[in-house]
Amino acid sequence: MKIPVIILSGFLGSGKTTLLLSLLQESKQRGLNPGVVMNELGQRDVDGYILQEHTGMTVEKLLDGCICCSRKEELGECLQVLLARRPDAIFIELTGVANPEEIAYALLEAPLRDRLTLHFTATVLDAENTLEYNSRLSADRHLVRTLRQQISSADLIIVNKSDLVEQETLWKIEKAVRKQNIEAEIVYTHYSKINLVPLLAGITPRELPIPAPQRAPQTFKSAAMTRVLPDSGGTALKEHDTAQETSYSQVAALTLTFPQGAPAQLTRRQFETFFRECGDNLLRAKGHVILSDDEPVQLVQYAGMRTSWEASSYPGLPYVVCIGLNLNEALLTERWSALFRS
Ligand SMILES: Nc1nc2c(ncn2[C@@H]2O[C@H](COP(=O)(O)OP(=O)(O)OP(=O)(O)O)[C@@H](O)[C@H]2O)c(=O)[nH]1
Repeated sequence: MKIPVIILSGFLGSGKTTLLLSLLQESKQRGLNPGVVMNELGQRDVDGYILQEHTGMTVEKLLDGCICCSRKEELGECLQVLLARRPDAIFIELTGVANPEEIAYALLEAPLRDRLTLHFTATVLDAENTLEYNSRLSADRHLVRTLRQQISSADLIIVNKSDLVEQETLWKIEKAVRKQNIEAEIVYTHYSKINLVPLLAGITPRELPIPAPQRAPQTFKSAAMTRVLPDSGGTALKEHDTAQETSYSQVAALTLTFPQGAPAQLTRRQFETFFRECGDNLLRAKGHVILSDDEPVQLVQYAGMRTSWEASSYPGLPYVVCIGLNLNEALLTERWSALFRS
């Protein structure tokens, strides 16, 4: 029996890892043993550590590049490693600039096509920012096209961070989504909390002799929905033109580390000001930092221009990964160093 693959896509900071955490918790409750591939643009494995901290799971990590373009060849090797562990399903979390169609096509290539089947592609949108991205990212036409492909190739669109916007914005998002994808189910949520039953439908522990995974006609939210997913058992793929469709966006990551022996002296406000002053070009930042007060190590996340903090048990040297469009690395590094001199 082929192993079902669920692809999690969506722009930077939209809520993919939050969704993956729920999926892993639900999988655990069902006695499933999933394999996970996480891809990060930066050199540091921030999300993998979050996952490990919350679920105790180890994941296959592909760092420092995007598996839909610059690190494409490594995806196959990584999936082979996971297959050797005989997982019940495989969850692939893409980078925010990845085109999920590329991954879907990679699954159709030999030898993977004999072992894997695409079960679902879910794309997460940040309700607060998604309508702005076309104009904000217009300098990078590849990226704008990739964001459209994230929507058009999805079976399920999760409009996340609904807690941060008015109902009117949600209607506008639905209208914009429908221009790209008339079929996908759309669900509105916060902290990526959806009904996971349809997503995991037909995926069972390997010991149980159950037929191949199938899409269930259940809805992703509790209220009844009229649309029923077609029982196709896989994502419909459109005609492929790799040269035109790969991401290769201008988004890049820069890892900023604390200077050797630097005393813990920075405040939350200083980090928040640092991110804000990076301006529109900074799209995402995340890392583990030490603050001046007696606080434990903090996981800091900057997404959609908001900064959030969470206690962390990260034991390594502190760092922050900054991800952005045309980041001025020299300026950023200088401003970062200046933080420690003040
Ligand atoms: N207010 C609010 N914050 C959210 C919601 N969902 C996620 N977040 C926060 O948004 C930040 C990014 O969430 P992630 O799940 O890491 O997003 P991601 O898409 O995996 O991010 P990258 O893979 O790094 O691009 C975190 O600080 C989350 O706690 C939501 O519905 N509402």
